[in-house]
Amino acid sequence: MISTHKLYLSAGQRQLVSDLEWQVRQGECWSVIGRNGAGKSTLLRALAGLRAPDAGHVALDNRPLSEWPLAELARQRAFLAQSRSDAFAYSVIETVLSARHPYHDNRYWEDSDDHAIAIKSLEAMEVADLAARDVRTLSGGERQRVAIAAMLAQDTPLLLLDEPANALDLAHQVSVMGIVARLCREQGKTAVMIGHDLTLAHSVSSHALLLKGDGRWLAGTTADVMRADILSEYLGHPIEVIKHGKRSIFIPNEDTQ
Ligand SMILES: Nc1ncnc2c1ncn2[C@@H]1O[C@H](COP(=O)(O)OP(=O)(O)OP(=O)(O)O)[C@@H](O)[C@H]1O
Repeated sequence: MISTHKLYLSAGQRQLVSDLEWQVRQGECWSVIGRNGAGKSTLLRALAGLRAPDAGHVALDNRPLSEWPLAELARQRAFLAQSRSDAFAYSVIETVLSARHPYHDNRYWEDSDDHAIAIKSLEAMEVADLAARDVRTLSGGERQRVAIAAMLAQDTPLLLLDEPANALDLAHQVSVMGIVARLCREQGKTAVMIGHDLTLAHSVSSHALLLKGDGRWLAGTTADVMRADILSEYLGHPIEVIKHGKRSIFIPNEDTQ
């Protein structure tokens, strides 16, 4: 689905990602994990084609991103940014309908199918009752759910999500992450998402990419890479993993001895 080839990303003098050789296959759900500033958002933006690599390239379906026409790319991947600012008084429904533009090659206006898809996406995020509201009046969590609804309405095979659980209450964190996991499992969508909650990431992801922040990285199944010793090293803090039934709970060790 999406892959990186000898990919290098840097910020100023700092190498964030070095020689990343990474394959994300259809139906997989990846979490990108690392400390603040490790380069997670930078990598996600490079995967979305919003930031050029310093070296190497990203390929979508074996075709370098640079060779994809933008309109076609918008039908392949949707990107949820970490933060957004709303300068204009758009309504919630208008915001979600705008995600349908990649399907409007020869026309300006959306049709009833677009409306049905937009409403369904708002319902999935439990914000359909806010459809007529000005987006600037929403709470942080409501705005985040509307942004995810817009992403669902874009209906792309690949979902790139930068901290989707940001600003959400506990119940919505679990339901939003559950929706992404189900889209991968049941509809064959592919997801790459950034998150800091290791327990939640482990419960919904099939794979994880760890970034050390100095260029080093490790990719594999969650079983292979989300181990206490490896996570402790990559996150620079001792972490314990506790088994609770089928679940793994990740706890930062508070022992400062
Ligand atoms: N234009 C820039 N000039 C210099 N440094 C930059 C620039 N843009 C980003 N950086 C730095 O690049 C590093 C990686 O940023 P990035 O946003 O990818 O981190 P992140 O892993 O997503 O962090 P967080 O968990 O805090 O969201 C950070 O140290 C950031 O300060």
